[in-house]
Amino acid sequence: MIGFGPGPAEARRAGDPAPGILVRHLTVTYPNGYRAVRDASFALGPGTICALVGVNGSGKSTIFKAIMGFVRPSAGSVELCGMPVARALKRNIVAYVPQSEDIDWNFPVLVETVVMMGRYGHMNFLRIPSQADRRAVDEALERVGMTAYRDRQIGELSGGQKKRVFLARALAQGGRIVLLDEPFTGVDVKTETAIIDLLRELRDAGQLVLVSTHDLGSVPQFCDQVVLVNRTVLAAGPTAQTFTQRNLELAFGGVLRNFQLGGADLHSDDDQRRLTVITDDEQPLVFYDARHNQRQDQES
Ligand SMILES: Nc1ncnc2c1ncn2[C@@H]1O[C@H](COP(=O)(O)OP(=O)(O)OP(=O)(O)O)[C@@H](O)[C@H]1O
Repeated sequence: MIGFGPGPAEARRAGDPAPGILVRHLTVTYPNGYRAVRDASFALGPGTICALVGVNGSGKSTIFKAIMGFVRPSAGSVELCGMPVARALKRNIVAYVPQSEDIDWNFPVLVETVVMMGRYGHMNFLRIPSQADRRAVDEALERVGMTAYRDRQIGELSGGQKKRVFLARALAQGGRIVLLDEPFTGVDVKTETAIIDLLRELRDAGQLVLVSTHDLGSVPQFCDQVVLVNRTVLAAGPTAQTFTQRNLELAFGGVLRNFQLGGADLHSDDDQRRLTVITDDEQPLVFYDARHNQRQDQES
């Protein structure tokens, strides 16, 4: 089964604040002195899918790591649901799907154990799963279509299957904020579509989903908001106003290829509209008549 089955829309737990991320003047300097992120600010509310977009090395993962408390800001702050990161993590508010490269796939662990790890924050120090924990794992595996693989070693799975298992771990955790670092790298179009459908379900249930990606073509398709970064935040806001050709050129500079078609190459009459294709050789982004930033969906 490839399609992700519909899951019950989770009602917000009583007393849980609405999910939100507030990044204020964030600066991160690594121990070797490299300042990967400088004075970055943005704010996101509940019920949103937001793309964090930028070239390789622009600081997307570093921002994620600051949100997850893996790196400490050298200046500025991150608040999650109105709380400092450490308190939000203790309350299991954030679920994280890391980049595949950050995971040791040789570590011998079963698929269902990986998903159960999402429940550790709900257990006491003995980590004995309750019925609720087992049920959450079963539901999460079912939702991503991986029930049949639950007894397999994670290292034996394909790239797309591994991605789905880590997505299941995030679902089982039940975090109000879900961070996904490059979820579409190494997955086929069918799995990408299934992941997008699932993210929409989470958004519709009121969760805040933040996705880092350089898969430009898919961003307008499913993201309500965009944060464009290059060591700082270049632009942030609703996709229609922010994901513009001008801002992308600002964020990607010479990295992207830019094709323009117009005049007799495109039209058989005197139509003045032009077609602009921006691509980094993954899914291209197409603007039809860039003056108005009208976007036409592109079939890849
Ligand atoms: N632990 C570290 N120590 C020193 N520098 C680091 C460390 N981790 C990342 N960097 C540097 O910080 C910069 C930002 O890296 P980061 O991984 O945040 O970028 P990214 O936008 O996620 O890139 P990609 O799209 O390639 O994943 C890069 O120049 C990287 O070399």
